[in-house]
Amino acid sequence: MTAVAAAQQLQASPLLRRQNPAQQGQGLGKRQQRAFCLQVARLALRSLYRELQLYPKPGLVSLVDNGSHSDMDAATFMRSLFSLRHFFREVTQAGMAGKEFAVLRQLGIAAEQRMLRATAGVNTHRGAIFCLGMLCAAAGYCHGRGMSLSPATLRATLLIQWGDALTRHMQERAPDGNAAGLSHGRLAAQKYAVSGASEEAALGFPSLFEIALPRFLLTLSAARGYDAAAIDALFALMANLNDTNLYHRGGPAAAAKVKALARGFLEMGGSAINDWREHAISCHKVFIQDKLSPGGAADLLAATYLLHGLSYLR
Ligand SMILES: CC(C)(COP(=O)(O)OP(=O)(O)OC[C@H]1O[C@@H](n2cnc3c(N)ncnc32)[C@H](O[C@H]2O[C@H](COP(=O)(O)OP(=O)(O)OP(=O)(O)O)[C@@H](O)[C@H]2O)[C@@H]1O)[C@@H](O)C(=O)NCCC(=O)NCCS
Ligand SMILES: Nc1ncnc2[nH]cnc12
Repeated sequence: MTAVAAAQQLQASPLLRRQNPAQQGQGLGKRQQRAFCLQVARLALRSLYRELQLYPKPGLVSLVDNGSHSDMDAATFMRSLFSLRHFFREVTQAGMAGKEFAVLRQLGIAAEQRMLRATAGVNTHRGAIFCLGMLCAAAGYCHGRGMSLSPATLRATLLIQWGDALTRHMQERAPDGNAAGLSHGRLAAQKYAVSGASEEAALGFPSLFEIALPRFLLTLSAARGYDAAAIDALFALMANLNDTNLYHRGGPAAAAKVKALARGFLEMGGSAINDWREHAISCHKVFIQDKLSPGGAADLLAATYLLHGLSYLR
């Protein structure tokens, strides 16, 4: 069975419908719709903030330090975050209205431009705009049709509603067929034949749904708290993701080093061991020395917070 067929079967299942029949169908009033979209937007911003404040994150910017970055700090991220507040509401609304991918894409491009204006040209949240934006759209779609906001339903919705368009988006190349006009991510993905952000999206974010979220929930279920859960999820992402930032900055050797360090941390027990913070700080120092920054994993960590938060929204 293809991923899309499996997703369709899942979406049709009565188990994924809300229990309260009054909430089903497209009968939400305008005010209720707007309130829901605002709630989702707040959750998305809170998820980005939680990612920023988490420490120690190898090579990444936090409220404590700038990690491997000389071009951005926590204030840059706060400005970027603030510039996105309308975008997350608008993209949730567009999802609720069942808009096609081209509309979401326009909103995403406009949000990228606002972000770049707010940060004086620094790319803080490009991957996050894409990933969290698609999740917000899926949440809007599901809520508007009385469906649950569980991870399974959201993923099924992403694949059914926008899966084909996301695949075409991934396959897009510069018009003249060469590398001109390609982003850092696409150049790295092509040069080293690895998957990047758009392929991750076309497959329904497997690293998010199959790696990060399960790891996050596992640590939460062991009662080690949100920060420990987020650190384990981040290292699980770093151990598995083909983060094109790492390929762009340091080639395959850098990407392999990050995966090996992250696997080492997890194999030691991750946040289950008493001195996990010291180990994570040692990784942070290695990353800073090598100027490595797993920005793609950071985005997917923010998406993990969002996905977890959405499952509690009513
Ligand atoms: C599909 C897009 C995301 C564009 O992606 P593309 O593949 O073309 O590449 P990039 O423009 O390079 O952006 C990809 C960003 O995604 C993150 N990322 C990297 N690898 C992965 C992965 N395997 N899976 C998921 N996500 C991944 C990453 O973002 C983070 O890192 C950024 C900071 O990196 P840094 O190295 O500091 O900065 P650079 O300026 O790139 O280089 P330096 O010179 O400084 O080294 C930070 O932004 C994080 O967010 C990649 O950067 C998408 O942008 C797109 O198509 N947008 C159009 C709008 C749209 O369609 N939206 C849909 C509806 S919402
Ligand atoms: N905290 C962070 N530091 C550096 N790059 C990032 N991309 C997304 N979040 C980031």
